[in-house]
Amino acid sequence: MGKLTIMDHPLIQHKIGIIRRSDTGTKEFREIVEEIAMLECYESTRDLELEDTEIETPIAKTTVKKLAGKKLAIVPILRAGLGMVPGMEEMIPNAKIGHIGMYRDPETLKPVEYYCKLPADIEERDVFVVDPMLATGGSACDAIERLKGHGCRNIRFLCIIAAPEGLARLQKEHPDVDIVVGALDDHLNENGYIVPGLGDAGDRIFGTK
Ligand SMILES: O=P(O)(O)OC[C@H]1O[C@H](OP(=O)(O)OP(=O)(O)O)[C@H](O)[C@@H]1O
Ligand SMILES: O=c1cc[nH]c(=O)[nH]1
Ligand SMILES: [Mg+2]
Repeated sequence: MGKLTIMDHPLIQHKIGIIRRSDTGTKEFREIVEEIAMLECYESTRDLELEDTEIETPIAKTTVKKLAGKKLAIVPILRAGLGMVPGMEEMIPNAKIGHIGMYRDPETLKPVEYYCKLPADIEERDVFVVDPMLATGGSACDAIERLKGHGCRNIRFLCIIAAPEGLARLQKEHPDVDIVVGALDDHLNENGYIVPGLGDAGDRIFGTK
C-alpha cells in the first residue's frame, strides 16, 4: 500500500482554517492554496534520492548532498489543481508540467475529461498529481488511470481536503500511489460536496461565483 500522510502540521491546519471561511476572498484564498501546496510538496518529496558531490566552501573542501536528478512532473487536474502549481513549482522548479482537464458532471458526479497534455517523456518521471479536493475520488482515480495508461509508474497524489469516501476509493483503485492530504473531513453531502469542506475550490480560486 502506498504511504498515506494526513498533515498534522500547525501551519497547514491554521491555513486550512482560513480557506474554509466563506468570508475569505479570492486573493487570499489563492495565496493560501499556494502556500499549502508548498508545504505539502515539502512533505511528499521526503523520499527523493540524494547523491554526494564534492564542493569547496570559502573555508574548505567538503562533500554535500544534491538531488540525484530524478525527472519530475507536476500534473494539476484543471481547474482547481492549477491553484497548487505555483507552490509546487517553487519547491521543485525543474519539474515539467502536464495538464488534465476534468469537470464533475453535477448530476452524475462522474468526471468528464476535456483536456490532456503531458510531457512527452512522462513515463520516465515521478509524477505529482495535484487537486485541492478529493470528494468521491472519481476525478483523481480517472486522472491517475490516464497517467498509468501513458506508462507512469511512480505517482503521488496531493490534495488539501479529502472526504473519507474519496480517500477509500483512491486507496482501493490505486494502492500503489502515495497520498498527502491536508485535512480529512467528515463526509460528502447529497450534492457530492465535502462537509465541512470549503465549497467549490475552482470557483473560490478563480472567483467565478
Ligand atoms: O472527487 P470528485 O468527486 O471527482 O470531486 C473532486 C473534483 O471536483 C472539483 O473539480 P470540478 O469538477 O469542480 O472542476 P473545476 O476544478 O473546474 O471547478 C475538484 O477540483 C476535483 O477535481
Ligand atoms: O466539496 C467539493 C467537492 C468537489 N469539488 C469541490 O470543489 N468541492
Ligand atoms: Mg469546481
